[in-house]
Amino acid sequence: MAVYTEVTDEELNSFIGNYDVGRLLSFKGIAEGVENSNFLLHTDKASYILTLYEKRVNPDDLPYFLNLLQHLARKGLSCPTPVPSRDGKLLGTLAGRPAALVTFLEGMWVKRPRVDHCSELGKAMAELHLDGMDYEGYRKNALDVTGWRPLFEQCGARTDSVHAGLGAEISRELDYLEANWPADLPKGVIHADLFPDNVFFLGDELSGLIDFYFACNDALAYDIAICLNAWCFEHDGSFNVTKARALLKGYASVRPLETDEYEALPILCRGAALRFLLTRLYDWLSVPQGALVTPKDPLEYLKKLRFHQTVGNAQAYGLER
Ligand SMILES: Nc1ncnc2c1ncn2[C@@H]1O[C@H](COP(=O)(O)OP(=O)(O)OP(=O)(O)O)[C@@H](O)[C@H]1O
Ligand SMILES: N[C@@H](CCO)C(=O)O
Repeated sequence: MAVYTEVTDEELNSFIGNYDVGRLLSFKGIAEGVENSNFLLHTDKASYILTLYEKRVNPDDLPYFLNLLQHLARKGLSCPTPVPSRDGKLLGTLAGRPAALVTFLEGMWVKRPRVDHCSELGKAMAELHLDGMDYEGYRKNALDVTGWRPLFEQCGARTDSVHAGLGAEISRELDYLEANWPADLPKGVIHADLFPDNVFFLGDELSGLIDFYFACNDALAYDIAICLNAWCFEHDGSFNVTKARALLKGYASVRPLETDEYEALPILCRGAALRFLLTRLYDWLSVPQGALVTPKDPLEYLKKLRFHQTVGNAQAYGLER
């Protein structure tokens, strides 16, 4: 479920009155997503998504996200475009929460991405990286290598209740990553959560990217590593090198990888796996009894991490140099 905040008709009508979007015809909550409250709106002009930002989003970050979407949309990337209010603001307030109206993107996400989807994803991610190059905003990645240990410490001794020995395994991996994390890779705006449920397709064509609420400035190749993890493992846990090759080739056809980025892929994949292992672990241990949200499985990411620990060099991801 992802409607945490109820909105009355009066509140909505008065909010919509601030925008030049036509007459409201219908309005309904969207069940998907876990972070924010999302509503689908139809007016006599078009369809829109109304997002009410909930507690996990830092309101100070919202201008970075909304201005980024506007910047990317102006460059031609297919992503939700924030609709300014009549007085030119991208961010408003509704039912006591920060709220924004963005354009509706057609398409559906694919539950079982195929090789051609991975190739399209690679190209779109590279376009996003190039389009973000001249974005003036800056947001540090709160979940970069320096953020992982504090998160792990918050999980504390309960970590082993999820899997025996997990605490020691994470601790060893953190030691390795902190000592070896590459510092000088090309940086820019990354999406940082480009999972299949944030990428829409219409037929076989990629129609848009959504959910930029982890976007930040970090190593571009780290975004690729996040995607190798999220798109190129099968449901049985095996790594699909054909999908990885397609993703990397698609990416490189738009933005060729520098040698140091290519060589760093194994450690970046380990870091990306640990990042999602840790946030999922934290959420797993924090879900209140009886909550309607089903937490995502942290151990899926432990298996991915173990795979990357066996990788000798970047050729294992299928792209020859
Ligand atoms: N611009 C858009 N166009 C069409 N549908 C959208 C758009 N934005 C969001 N949605 C729909 O709303 C759902 C939830 O959106 P989103 O993933 O941004 O929410 P979230 O609460 O931030 O979720 P997450 O748990 O993925 O972080 C999406 O799966 C999609 O169905
Ligand atoms: N994509 C994240 C959750 C939402 O940010 C995960 O699968 O753990």
